[in-house]
Amino acid sequence: MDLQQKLTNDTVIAGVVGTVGAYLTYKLYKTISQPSEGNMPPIAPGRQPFVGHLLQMNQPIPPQKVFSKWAKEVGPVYTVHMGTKRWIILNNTESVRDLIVNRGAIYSSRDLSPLLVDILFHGVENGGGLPFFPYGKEWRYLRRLTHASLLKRKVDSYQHILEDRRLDFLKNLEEANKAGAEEGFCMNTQIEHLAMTTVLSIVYGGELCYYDTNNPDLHAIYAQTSESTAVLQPSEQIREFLPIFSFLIPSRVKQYEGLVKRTDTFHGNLLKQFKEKMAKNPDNVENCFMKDMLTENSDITDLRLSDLAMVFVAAGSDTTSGTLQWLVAALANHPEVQDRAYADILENVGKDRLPGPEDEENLPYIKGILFETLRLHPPAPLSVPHCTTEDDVYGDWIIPKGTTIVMNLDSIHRDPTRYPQPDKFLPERHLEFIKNSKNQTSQSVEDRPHLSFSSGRRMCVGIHLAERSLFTTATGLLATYRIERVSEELIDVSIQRDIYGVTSNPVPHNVRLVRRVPIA
Ligand code: HEM
Repeated sequence: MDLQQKLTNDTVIAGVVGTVGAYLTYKLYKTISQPSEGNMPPIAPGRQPFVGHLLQMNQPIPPQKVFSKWAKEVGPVYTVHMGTKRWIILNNTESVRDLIVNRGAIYSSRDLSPLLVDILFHGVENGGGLPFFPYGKEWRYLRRLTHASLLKRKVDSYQHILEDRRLDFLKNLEEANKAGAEEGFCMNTQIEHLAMTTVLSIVYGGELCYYDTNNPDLHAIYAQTSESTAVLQPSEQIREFLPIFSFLIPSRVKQYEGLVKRTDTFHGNLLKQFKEKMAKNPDNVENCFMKDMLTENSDITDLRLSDLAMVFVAAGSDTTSGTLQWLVAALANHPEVQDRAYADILENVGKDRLPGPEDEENLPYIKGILFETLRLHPPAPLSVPHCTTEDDVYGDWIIPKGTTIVMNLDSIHRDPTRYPQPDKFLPERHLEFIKNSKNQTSQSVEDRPHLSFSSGRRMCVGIHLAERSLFTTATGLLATYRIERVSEELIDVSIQRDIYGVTSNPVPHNVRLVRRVPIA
């Protein structure tokens, strides 16, 4: 072959490769960067070729704050491109009502990482990963089981566990407060211990789940919980967002297989011990979730039972502990709120006992304090993303099947038309709702005090347990102590500890406790 011909061949090859490359790049750009489904809601600012808005999410503020900023620029409902995936962000109550509630049949599925669904929770067919499973018959089955065990009257039968845990909590605080003396102490250790031991005791009963604050098993289960919920963070889903680059991104399968082994061992052991107790004499076993499950559902597998235990721990511990940490910060910043709550306790309960569920009706201001904490600091600020199962038309927009739908509670909870002075901590703003709900009037999305437990078909199934447990702890705390800041400066509640975390907690801060009455 002479030089001339070689050059011609090379040019042809280069031309073909170049054309194919350019065509593929163009196709890729079209797939990733252009809305090909027609008129979707407006696109959030700053979209870039290939990656969409992924780089925009990498800011030194939490994703919910980025979403709230965009809502001010493009309106309450808009589209975000997470690599190849389309997310629609709902920033107001109306769109949540219209889509998540009124069209729940097509807006209630999930599209989450296989690491969660297939590895950690053993797959839809056999596992028990209720919060992460798509809408369908397995989800319905698991939802029905857990719902039945978490009804208000069932929560009543778990009250002894909540009070026992509260007492332990207050005693732990007493000790830490004495040790902290002048500089105060950070209550997080005691709060996390309370939240984790409460949820474990609700699942297996208090007897099997006694752990002191330094117990290594307890610390292992904290770590397992954080590791499993971390998969929900957008930053952990890069492989799903950019599947064509997945060969460049290390797979986490091995890491998750290790996690599964550890969690299966932890819950497998507890379940085995629990079953042995039940086999000996069920009448001697205290009321708890597992007792309920084994008594009412003889056909449920051990795998599903231990997965559900893990779900309770994952869904119920960080959320409750985050709420209590924000509550402490808010109370320390608002001594006047504590004084009003304490005056209500003195008037309605007295000094000789701690408040119980029978006092709830007479302590509406304390309920308002909890509502306000959950409004300003939703423990899961972006809830858990939903996914559509059919194409839909919403106003002038098309919402295709398979779109991820995210509720941005930060925007929804700070809408000044619904919450005047939205950034202020004002428990009294909820008193009207509390009075009306007692009289069984409206419970629609618009009338609810906050959407921290979400809404619609996937609404938190643990809401009664969570509300009761928060009320039990908050009343115990307010009746026993006045919480003081260690300096004149207010605790900064405008930032959260882990910017990209799925759940939100304040930055750790010290407080001091001043005893009001005996613990119990
Ligand atoms: C302050 C405490 C809590 C908050 C703020 C909270 C919030 C939430 C949210 C936002 C969701 C997602 C709803 C959706 O997808 O639309 C959820 C789901 C869920 N929560 Fe909670 N939760 C709390 C406590 C609990 C507790 C104590 C339990 C049980 C022990 C629990 C069990 C669940 C379960 C099983 C789901 C999945 C429901 C489903 O997908 O059908 N949660 N929760």
